[in-house]
Amino acid sequence: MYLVTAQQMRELDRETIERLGIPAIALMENAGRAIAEEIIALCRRRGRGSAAPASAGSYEAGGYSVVGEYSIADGHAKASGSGGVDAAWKGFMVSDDVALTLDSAAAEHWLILVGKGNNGGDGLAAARYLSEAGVAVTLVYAVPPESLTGEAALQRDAAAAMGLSAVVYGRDRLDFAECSGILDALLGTGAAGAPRGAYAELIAAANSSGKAIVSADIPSGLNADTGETHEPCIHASVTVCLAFLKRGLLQYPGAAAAGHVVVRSIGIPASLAREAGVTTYLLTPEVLRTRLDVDLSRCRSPEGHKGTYGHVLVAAGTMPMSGAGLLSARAALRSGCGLVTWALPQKLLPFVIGAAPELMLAAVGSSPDGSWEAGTAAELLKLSVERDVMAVGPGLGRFTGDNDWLRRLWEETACPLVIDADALNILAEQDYSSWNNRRQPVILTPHPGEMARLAGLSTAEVQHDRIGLALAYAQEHGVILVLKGAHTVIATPEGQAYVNTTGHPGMGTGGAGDVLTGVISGLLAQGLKAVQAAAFGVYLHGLAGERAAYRRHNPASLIAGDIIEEL
Ligand SMILES: NC(=O)C1=CN([C@@H]2O[C@H](COP(=O)(O)OP(=O)(O)OC[C@H]3O[C@@H](n4cnc5c(N)ncnc54)[C@H](O)[C@@H]3O)[C@@H](O)[C@H]2O)[C@@H](O)CC1
Ligand SMILES: Nc1ncnc2c1ncn2[C@@H]1O[C@H](COP(=O)(O)OP(=O)(O)O)[C@@H](O)[C@H]1O
Ligand SMILES: [K+]
Repeated sequence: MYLVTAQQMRELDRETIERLGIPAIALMENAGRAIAEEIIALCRRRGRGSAAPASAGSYEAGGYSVVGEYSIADGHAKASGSGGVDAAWKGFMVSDDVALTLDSAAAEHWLILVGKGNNGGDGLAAARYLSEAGVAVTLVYAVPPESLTGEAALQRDAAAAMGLSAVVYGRDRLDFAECSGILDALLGTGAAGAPRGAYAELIAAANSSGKAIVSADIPSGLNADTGETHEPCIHASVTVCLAFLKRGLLQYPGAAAAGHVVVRSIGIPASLAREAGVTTYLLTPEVLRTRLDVDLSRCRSPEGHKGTYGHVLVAAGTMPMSGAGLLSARAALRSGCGLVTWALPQKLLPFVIGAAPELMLAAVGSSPDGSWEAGTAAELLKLSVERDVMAVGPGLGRFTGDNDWLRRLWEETACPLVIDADALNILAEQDYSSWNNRRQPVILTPHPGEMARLAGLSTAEVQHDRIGLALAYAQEHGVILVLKGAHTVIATPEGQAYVNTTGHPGMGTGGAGDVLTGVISGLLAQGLKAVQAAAFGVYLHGLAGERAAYRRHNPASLIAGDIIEEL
């Protein structure tokens, strides 16, 4: 599933209209119909006592879900419920437009908040379809209807010709208490800055009404690219995103304001996005399979042996943080690699022997307090010769000469390198773009705090547009960047980005990142390319976290070791 910016969306709109010759009004009709169908589906679910969309292509994690285009089987089953057998028996059947049929329509009254642009036009089209389904609608114009132009003006006239009731905000009486739901069609991808005037007042009133809100395309008040929510911003139950998923709907806090996101096709072919060079994706099993060529079955050769599946070297752990190294090393084993060697300061060795009997241990250095030393670089380089990947950083601590230590590993290892935790903090102090080029890839796995140090920004600045930052950083520094946290972003030096939605807030627990380092390293050792290992690793790590939380009956009880057990 593609992820686009507002600018890319405008270009794809233009291509469809100008090159393919599909009129803008046709796209708006499709948008209006899709929104009306989703409102009707929401009304049906409410009738059944459930609020969340359930459908075939849905990707859900931690209360957040993105749903792809889905069939109207839901409605068909209902429509043919009483007469279906008879009809089949007779060999003849006529059915209604079930997606726009609602038995309980008489109980519904929706306010349609209409802005001045095409988003408002979508809302007006939706209002007509809802009215056709028997749902009472009242149009609430944020601006005088005479000021609408283009396709939105055509929709205004069609709605008026149909006799839909309409009020103008600030001129006519408006009571949110009388409605059963609100369609937010105030602002879409053409919005600039925080909502102003009547828009801001309508958004605030809609939010405080306590009614279910469905947003057209994006919640009004959301920055469609960054996920920043302006003050005020609609808090929707459902967002019917049109054509392609907007980046801002995946990035927090926007992702929370959007509620359940349903992406509906409106006649803009997906092939246009490919041709236009859109290279940002929601990380789904389909994207892993088709874009990243990952074998999701993790199938092993019948003739395979431990040598087939690669050997990870983990350089991690100090006295106070020995567990970080242990978690990474165990996670690498569980990811399916053949062998794992944990390199650790000599002094630690007696304390961890037997902690995970499957591991090989390589004691390095001779510091009396179990800290790392600059001289261990030579030992690690020697160990790395016989290994397929080196992971460095979890629980490492800082030590004299660590800058040169890391530089040697960077410049002299001949295998892929995964850099995490303290090793990222070391890297953040260097201008590593001047270091010798490596032939094998580097994967950096910062959490937002580490990313802030790497990029010389505040954590808030990192979180402001995670996708944009990850893309820029990965391209500028020639690394695979895994920017962790809710909806982890994986960005490549070639300018691709994948946004993951597996996992949940319960994974915000000490050591969960160390586990991810191990998983990615283990997959690399098995021969996956760096981008495959990073994306698949993040995806599997999140899924394991979900399974572990389910087993514990509460995400809050999750600890990092539980994630390893569910891999
Ligand atoms: N062919 C197309 O262009 C299509 C567009 N679609 C819809 O059109 C939307 C984009 O439409 P537009 O580009 O017309 O833009 P919008 O409808 O998002 O809004 C633009 C208008 O809102 C006002 N505005 C902007 N920022 C504001 C602010 N901060 N406070 C108050 N008022 C503000 C301005 O008057 C501006 O004209 C999409 O989100 C989607 O819903 C769909 O109809 C599909 C086809
Ligand atoms: N709200 C969340 N939703 C999904 N995943 C999360 C969330 N919070 C944290 N995680 C995941 O948990 C892991 C935490 O890693 P990190 O902060 O490096 O922990 P540590 O340094 O203790 O190992 C990351 O993979 C991160 O993406
Ligand atoms: K909207």
